Amino acid sequence: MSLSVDSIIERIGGAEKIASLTGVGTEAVRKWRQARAIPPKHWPVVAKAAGVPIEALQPGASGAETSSSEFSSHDQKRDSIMSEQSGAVSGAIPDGATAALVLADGTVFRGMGFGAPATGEAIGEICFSTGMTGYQETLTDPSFAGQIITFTFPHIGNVGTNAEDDEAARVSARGLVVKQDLTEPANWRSAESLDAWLKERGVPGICGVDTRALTLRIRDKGPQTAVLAHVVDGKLDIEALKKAAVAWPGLEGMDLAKVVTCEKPYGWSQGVWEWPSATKPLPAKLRKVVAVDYGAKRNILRCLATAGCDVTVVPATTTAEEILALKPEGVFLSNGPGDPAATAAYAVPAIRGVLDAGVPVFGICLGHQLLALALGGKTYKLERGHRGANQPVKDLATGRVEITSQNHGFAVDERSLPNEVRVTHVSLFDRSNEGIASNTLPAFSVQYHPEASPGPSDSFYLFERFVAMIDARQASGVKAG
Ligand SMILES: NC(=O)CC[C@H](N)C(=O)O
Repeated sequence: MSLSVDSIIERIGGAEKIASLTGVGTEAVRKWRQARAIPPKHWPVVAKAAGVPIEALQPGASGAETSSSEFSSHDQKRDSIMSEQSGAVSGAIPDGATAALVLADGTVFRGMGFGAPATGEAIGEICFSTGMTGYQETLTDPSFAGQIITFTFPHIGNVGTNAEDDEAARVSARGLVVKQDLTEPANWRSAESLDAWLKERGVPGICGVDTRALTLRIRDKGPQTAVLAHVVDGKLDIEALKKAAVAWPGLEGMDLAKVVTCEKPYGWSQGVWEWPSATKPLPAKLRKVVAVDYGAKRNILRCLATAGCDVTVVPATTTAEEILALKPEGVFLSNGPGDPAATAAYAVPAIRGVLDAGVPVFGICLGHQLLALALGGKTYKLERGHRGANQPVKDLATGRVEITSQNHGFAVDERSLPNEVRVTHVSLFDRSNEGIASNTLPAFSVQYHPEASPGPSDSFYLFERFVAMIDARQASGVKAG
């Protein structure tokens, strides 16, 4: 029977006591707690001081001890894993490695697995997010379907997880890659650790990866496929994983909106959060808005409600006739995963029908790309996707710069836009398109995420602009729908 690290530390009289006894700092003791293991070289001293047999320090005998790790010393093992991961892998499993990230270009990163086990089914485009907060919102953003996320921020896990921060009912990302072991939660809102949360949702993760090297590779060589595999003994068929990565067709041409959309229409009437725990009361006047769900984030629906919309969410494949039958005063096109050109097959005829009826339209991210396609433009795959919460965007009408939250791998080709469509926003990172508006129809959209979650809320004004557009049309005497 092994004892938990916490109970051993308690027996000895606390972190400072055990630190001075073993000649380490209290930071090292914090890491032992996090790794749920004490390095073997300290076992004789610790066992004696705690008055327990040395076997009791061996992790793995009790369920609680093994839940996140099979290692005796994460720090020592990580060193050996990190030095092994430069590229070609000999086939030998580095000491302590239980997971691997295998890229289609043949690069193999070994590391330690966390979250759910996976033997190769976690396959998708490997991308990186530079966001420093909001890993839970990111993981539950349906736009990440078909992708494995590398978080460049190191302390993933630090605020735990809670039921309120989900952006959708499921996790759509196929896996996550981090540098350090998951950080233990230290936040009053945390209900569960990220590790347990991932296990419950069947999502695998890998830590101990040199995320800087991985990010540079994606940044400089462009998007590619990866497989994340995680098994307890680390015995993985790397060659088979490489083959699977090469065989995966990639996101181009993939319609994933139909995979993540809702099954049937539903109403939404919750506003944005208001400190400390309630949601903001909705305004008295509400406009009837139909939101087409290509993979909608909940905070978009909250922002629409707070701006004054009575929202009915409908599935991605809803036709123009079905949308117009609901007599909307405005139609919203949501964010979502996959290639806009593929989803356009059914989305563009529906959007066209709504535009032809003169109903005001507002789109975000995939919704922006689909509006551009419906207005006659084209989309393309970016060499470097934009994912993070600090992306500068310039509003060309005002010259104002907004710091925005973004997550997209495709973009609207400005050169393809017809004369009656103007560019409204541009990325200050790479000058790619971030917003358009029609000169002849009440329709506009942005590539970035004005709803934040995670990220800044500089761009909330866009929801108000949509509501003002609806009101202007109603004031001009047009009947709804
Ligand atoms: N967040 C989104 O809506 C993403 C849109 C699209 N799937 C892209 O990657 O560009």
